Amino acid sequence: MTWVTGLTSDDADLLTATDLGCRRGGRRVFSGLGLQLRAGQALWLQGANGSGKTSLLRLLAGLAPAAAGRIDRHAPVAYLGHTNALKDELTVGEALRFLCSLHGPVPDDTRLRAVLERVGLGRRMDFPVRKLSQGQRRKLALARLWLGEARVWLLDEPYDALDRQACALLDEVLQAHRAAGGALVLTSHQAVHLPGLDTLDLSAVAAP
Ligand SMILES: Nc1ncnc2c1ncn2[C@@H]1O[C@H](COP(=O)(O)OP(=O)(O)OP(=O)(O)O)[C@@H](O)[C@H]1O
Repeated sequence: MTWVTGLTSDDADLLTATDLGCRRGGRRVFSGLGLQLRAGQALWLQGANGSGKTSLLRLLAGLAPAAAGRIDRHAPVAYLGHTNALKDELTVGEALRFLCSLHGPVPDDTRLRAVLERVGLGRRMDFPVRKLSQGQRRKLALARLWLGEARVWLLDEPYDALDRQACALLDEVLQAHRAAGGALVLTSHQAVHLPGLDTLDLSAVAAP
């Protein structure tokens, strides 16, 4: 079994996966994967296209069943997928409120606006989602994460479509999340510049 361990042993695990196996379309993607995610940890999933990074994130989020093994979640988990889960027919404010409502209480408008300001969408509360660029959609989806209370963030290509300034802001937010006792697992085809980053190469556990 391949184990990824994070910080020192006195930190409680936020999430563990034991002897995890994944199958897609009748084919084994990976097997025997073990993972411990602890407060403050950031884990970068690496591996070739098709090695199972998105599949693993979805298993950890509980969005798909594992073919083998078990996952123990000891803290609330939030997942950000490729598609951002945004409804085109809503306004920016409505979409953000809707996303927040799926995971807990909806913050008041002052707080929503403050986070939207931070991602450069402060004047777009009433703007239709369908008119946002790809990068703006990504920022809106990310805004939901830092308004929520999940301690474990599972992020599929979070830097995708973001400009340099937004990438730097995302780094700041991820660091603040870790410092506050959160943890994250992410995929990224571009370099990740977070300090103390752990890596897991899924090519090493992928089925031949
Ligand atoms: N809907 C599906 N039905 C059947 N097989 C699928 C499906 N989606 C993905 N797969 C297969 O599952 C395997 C893992 O895919 P996954 O998307 O998890 O890989 P990945 O490492 O995230 O890839 P990438 O780097 O290209 O994003 C691949 O072999 C892929 O062909």
